[in-house]
Order: sequence, then structure tokens, then C-alpha cells
Amino acid sequence: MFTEYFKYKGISFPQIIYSEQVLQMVENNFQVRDDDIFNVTYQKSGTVWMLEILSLIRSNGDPTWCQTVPNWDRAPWFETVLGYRIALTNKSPRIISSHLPAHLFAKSFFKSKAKIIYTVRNPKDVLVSLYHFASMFRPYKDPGTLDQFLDVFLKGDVPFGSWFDHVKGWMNLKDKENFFFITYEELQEDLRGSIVRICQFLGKDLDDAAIDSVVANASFGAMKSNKMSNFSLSPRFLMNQKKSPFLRKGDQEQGISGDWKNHLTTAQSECFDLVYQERKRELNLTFPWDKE
Ligand SMILES: Nc1ncnc2c1ncn2[C@@H]1O[C@H](COP(=O)(O)OS(=O)(=O)O)[C@@H](OP(=O)(O)O)[C@H]1O
Repeated sequence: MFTEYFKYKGISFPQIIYSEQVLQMVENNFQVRDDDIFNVTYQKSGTVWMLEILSLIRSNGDPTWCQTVPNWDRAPWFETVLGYRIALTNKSPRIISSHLPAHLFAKSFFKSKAKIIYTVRNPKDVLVSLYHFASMFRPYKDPGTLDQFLDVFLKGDVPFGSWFDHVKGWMNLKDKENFFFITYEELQEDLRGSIVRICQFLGKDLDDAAIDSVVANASFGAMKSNKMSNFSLSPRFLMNQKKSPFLRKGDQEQGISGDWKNHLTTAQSECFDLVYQERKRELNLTFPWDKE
């Protein structure tokens, strides 16, 4: 029962943390405010990292908020039953996280001046990260073997649907001035420069010391040791981090790009590439990992 999924408009959602009623309210009733900032991703693409960066920028580099309030209260996932209520009561300017595909997103956003930051990650790394996450996040189905999971991932038969559909749906907005697109790999490559670009997009003028503090407090090591950011306060019935920690792989400074190479066989990688090359034509975009 706990790991059953239900479908909403063709997309799978796990029971308990999501409900059809809340998904309908998000889409049709949620009142987006012009100063809202949305942190949108396909799952396992750097959501909590961007959440931390946005929290720190909102606080002008002061880490107190990040060190005293859990990330799910600072920037709730508004499509979850709990997150919806938190989002309604949070004070402006709100930061709101979401994994929803564009066609299920709050309709009022599209008539607002609110901003979206959309973070994309190499889908092979997303696959590997999600595979580990599915083994420790109790509302998700057991992923089985990596071979089995590769198959369901490529078919999009996972919560939030296909990575390809998600990216395609959101990247339709890429020329809008209230939409900012960045990759996990760019954050890894140049965190400081990425934060400066994000500040420019948000119209936030942080001095050098404040930017340095955002960089330091959003590092992999700082987040891994911050109980407000590492989900160690999450109820045990939801997550078993002994199986796989939420901040799974990285060192003091950085997380990991290209971990898929440690997990996928050549045959699995080639199988992924076949679907990727075919579906990428619809996207008409080049990502950092395409140049490898
Ligand atoms: N600060 C920082 N630096 C680099 N990488 C980071 C950071 N914070 C989180 N992560 C990594 O992001 C992965 C989790 O993705 P999400 O936050 O999108 O997960 S979720 O969808 O919200 O459950 C997960 O990736 P993997 O380690 O590859 O599994 C996290 O380790």
C-alpha cells in the first residue's frame, strides 16, 4: 500500500505524500505571487543544492536561516500534501520547489512575473542518483536491479514521468525573461560564477563577502553536515539513509558529475544513448555532457 503509485494526468505519483486533490489545487487554485521564486527540477538534478543557494541569496549570505529551518519549510515542494500548506503560509518573497512537469504546473504562474530557475543534470547521473534514492525513500517502489531500473527510467515509468518530457516541457520557456536555465554541471564547474548569474537574474545585489558565504555554505560538505539540509530530521518511515545517504557522493567541496561511469556497463550506457540520441532531437539543445 505504502509504495503504490497513482496516476494524475498520465504521470505517476507515490501515495501518502501526494494526492490528486492537492495536485488539482496546485494546478488550478494556487495563487502565484509576482515575487515568488520557483526552484524547478526533474528529481535528482540538484534541487536541494539550488534550494540552499536560493535560501542563502535571500538571506544576503547569512547562513542562520539555513542552519535553523529545515529545507522543506524554507522552500516547500508545493505539489506535496504537506508542502502545499507550507507554501500557502510562507511569507514573501517565497522560494518554492517543484518537480512537476510544465503541463501540471500552477496555471497562475504563466500570468505572473514570478521567476523560475530550472536546473538540469546529465540524465545518466540522474538515473544513478534516482536508483540509489529509490532504494532508501520508502514511498518509492523498490528499483530492482539497475538493468530493470534503466528500462523503467527510459520509458518514463517513474514518479514525475520521463526526464525527456520534463526537460522538453520546461525548455519551451527558455526564451522568457522570467525563466533561468542552468545545469548541475555548471554549478560544479563554477559555483561562484553561477551564483553571480543567479543573483543577476533575481535582481539581488550581494557584495563579495556575501557571495563567498553563499559558496561556502552551499558546498557539498557544508550541506552534508547541516541537519537542516541533509534530511537527517526527516521521519524514519520516509527515508532510510543507512541504505543510501541523501547527499550520496561527494567530498567537502563538491558533489559528483559522471558517477554513471562507475555504475553503467558499456551495454547499459549504449542502450541509454540510443534513446537519448533519438529523444534529444526533439529538444534541439546542447548540454555540457554532450561534448564529452
Ligand atoms: N551541495 C551539493 N553539491 C553537489 N551535489 C549536491 C549538493 N547537494 C546535493 N547534491 C546532490 O544532488 C543529488 C540530489 O538531487 P535532488 O536534490 O534534486 O534530489 S530530490 O529530487 O530533491 O530528491 C544527489 O546526487 P548524488 O550524490 O549523485 O546521488 C546529491 O548528492
